[in-house]
Amino acid sequence: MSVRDVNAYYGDTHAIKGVSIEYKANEVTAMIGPSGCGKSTLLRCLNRMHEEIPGARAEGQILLDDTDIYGPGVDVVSVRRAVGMVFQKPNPFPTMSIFDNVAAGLKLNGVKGVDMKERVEKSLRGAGLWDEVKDRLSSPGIGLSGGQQQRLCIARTIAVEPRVVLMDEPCSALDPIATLKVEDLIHDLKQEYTIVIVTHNMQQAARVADTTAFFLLGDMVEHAKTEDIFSNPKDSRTEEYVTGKFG
Ligand SMILES: Nc1ncnc2c1ncn2[C@@H]1O[C@H](COP(=O)(O)OP(=O)(O)OP(=O)(O)O)[C@@H](O)[C@H]1O
Repeated sequence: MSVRDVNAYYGDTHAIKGVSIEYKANEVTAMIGPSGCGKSTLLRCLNRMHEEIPGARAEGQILLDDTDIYGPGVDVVSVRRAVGMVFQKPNPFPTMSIFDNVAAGLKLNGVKGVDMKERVEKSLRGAGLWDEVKDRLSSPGIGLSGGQQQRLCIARTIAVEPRVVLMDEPCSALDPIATLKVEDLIHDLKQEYTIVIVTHNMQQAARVADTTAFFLLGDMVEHAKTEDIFSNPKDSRTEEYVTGKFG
């Protein structure tokens, strides 16, 4: 996925300022930076969720393969099927069973002609949750622990077989053990998907990301291999941030 000179606004607030960045397939890209620098805004541009906020708009090109997802005539539903999102707080559908939570991803996206049982099992396996839930698929999704709920939401996202998975602080509501499980999962998921993760946690970026981009006040300051961002940044602002001098 390729972002070219994207600007994003909330009314008069210019939240993303001419950002260009490449998210490589089968890699994890982390986006870091102080609160309010625009990480979540850019993430939401990547599947056209930004424009759902009243008064919000985006300009520029975001190419998924060769298709500009902001191009004329592009079907937003198919963009969101191809570019799935996992949120900060696990958000299983509260009245639905574990099985139906995963199947809902398919139904909501209008995916037809698939064997539901097979796809639900495959997605739960992909999310590293199958063994923990296979004997209680009809129990409520909200009966799971927080970490299991987040993996359930990941299963729901990958059920539609997206190309890109966006994650907005996916571990910030989880305890350290559940966090490590999700991080291991992110590592596995990159074999199949392009992963973009927003995180406040620099250790997490260092653990999971192949490349890391540092943002400041709507600008992308630097994007490089994760080890270079943390041990050999080119820009002094990146260095100040990763060494904890501000933010
Ligand atoms: N719904 C909104 N309406 C108006 N302005 C917004 C809205 N959401 C974000 N902004 C503004 O856009 C800018 C970027 O915010 P954004 O949430 O993308 O930053 P962030 O880096 O993800 O922050 P955080 O780490 O705190 O989540 C900020 O100035 C913020 O105040």
